[in-house]
Amino acid sequence: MRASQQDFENALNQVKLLKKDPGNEVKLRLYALYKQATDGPCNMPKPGMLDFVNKAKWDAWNALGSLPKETARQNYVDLVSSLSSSSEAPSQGKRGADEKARESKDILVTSEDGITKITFNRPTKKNAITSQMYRDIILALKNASTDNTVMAVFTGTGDYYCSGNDLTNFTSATGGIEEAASNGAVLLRDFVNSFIDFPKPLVAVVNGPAVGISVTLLGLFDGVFASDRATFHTPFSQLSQFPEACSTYMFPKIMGPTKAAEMLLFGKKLTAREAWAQGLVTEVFPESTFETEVWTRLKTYAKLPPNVMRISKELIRKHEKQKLYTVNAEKCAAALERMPREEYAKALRNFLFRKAKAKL
Ligand SMILES: CCCCCCCCCCC/C=C/C(=O)SCCNC(=O)CCNC(=O)[C@H](O)C(C)(C)COP(=O)(O)OP(=O)(O)OC[C@H]1O[C@@H](n2cnc3c(N)ncnc32)[C@H](O)[C@@H]1OP(=O)(O)O
Repeated sequence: MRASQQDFENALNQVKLLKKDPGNEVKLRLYALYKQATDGPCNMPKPGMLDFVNKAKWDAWNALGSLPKETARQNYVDLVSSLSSSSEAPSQGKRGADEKARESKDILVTSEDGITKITFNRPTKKNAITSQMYRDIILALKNASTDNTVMAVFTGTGDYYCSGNDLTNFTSATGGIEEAASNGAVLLRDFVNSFIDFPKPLVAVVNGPAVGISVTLLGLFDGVFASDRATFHTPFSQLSQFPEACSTYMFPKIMGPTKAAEMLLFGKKLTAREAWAQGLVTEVFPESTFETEVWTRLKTYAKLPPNVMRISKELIRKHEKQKLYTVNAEKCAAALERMPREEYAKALRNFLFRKAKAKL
């Protein structure tokens, strides 16, 4: 099968997310194939002998001769695909070994009545998601996808559902900013993919305000039940970030482009009823009866035939999956370039400064 332009663009994003440096030889090959695929055969003047780097690049490109652009594109896609799988294989294996060992206090996972309940459990920080919590959720979803429960449900402890990404994730990361950005982009990609791939019904029980990534993810859920105390806020522009979790694709589909822009570009905070009117929320319940009504409903749903729900979900999702992976990879590559920038650092400083000032 011929690689399409889209496959090629995916591969370009994928390269930026490789966990391991593939080494100079492979990088030269990637460069040569990229140039051949985009510009065609090399007709640039040969760099001087002492211009080592450009000479090596020129040699690699020139060596491809008259290789057709389409073949170069295909070879580029194949090479990236082999690099991605080889760089991911060891960590998958490693993950398997220590998977069950970890007890997480910030992400609680329980199973009852056929339901895996995954709780953001960091109420003193409004359930902000740390790097470890991202990893815990990936694991919880992986386990829930193969255990004997029928569905998975997310909720939060305390007055918040979740205040989004913990804004100190990057300021507290060890190593340089480039390394933190690269690790963050890979983690974000894997995290969102685990929602795209989750094969059973996935429901959010939004017990209070939701911010950032906890809102954008909702586009990948099958049901969103909200207390009338919940709000939905995506202040990405204010934080100098791009919306993640495929929300740039899912939100316009769910609520239409102008309402999606109101949230994702302008950061308009929605009440639960507004979010329901726009299709992001399935149903809103009064706070006083929220927990009882929602859990009674979910327990009834969990008695429906699991395989039928699973297959129906697959039928709904399967035509979108490839697109969702692409949008996710694109966003992560964009985030990777964004995070080390000054405006982003400034937005984080503003948040941390506000906190420090409030304590004076
Ligand atoms: C190197 C590895 C990196 C891995 C990361 C990979 C993944 C990257 C994903 C990037 C994409 C995600 C984007 C988002 O989610 S953007 C949204 C981020 N969230 C916010 O901007 C909300 C920030 N918080 C607030 O605005 C307010 O705290 C809030 C309105 C939520 C509540 O206000 P209130 O006045 O009621 O309460 P406090 O502000 O006093 O909060 C209580 C304590 O909780 C701490 N807190 C709250 N939210 C966060 C947060 N998001 N990150 C960190 N800490 C948070 C707050 O600081 C208070 O703590 P202290 O009591 O210690 O001061």
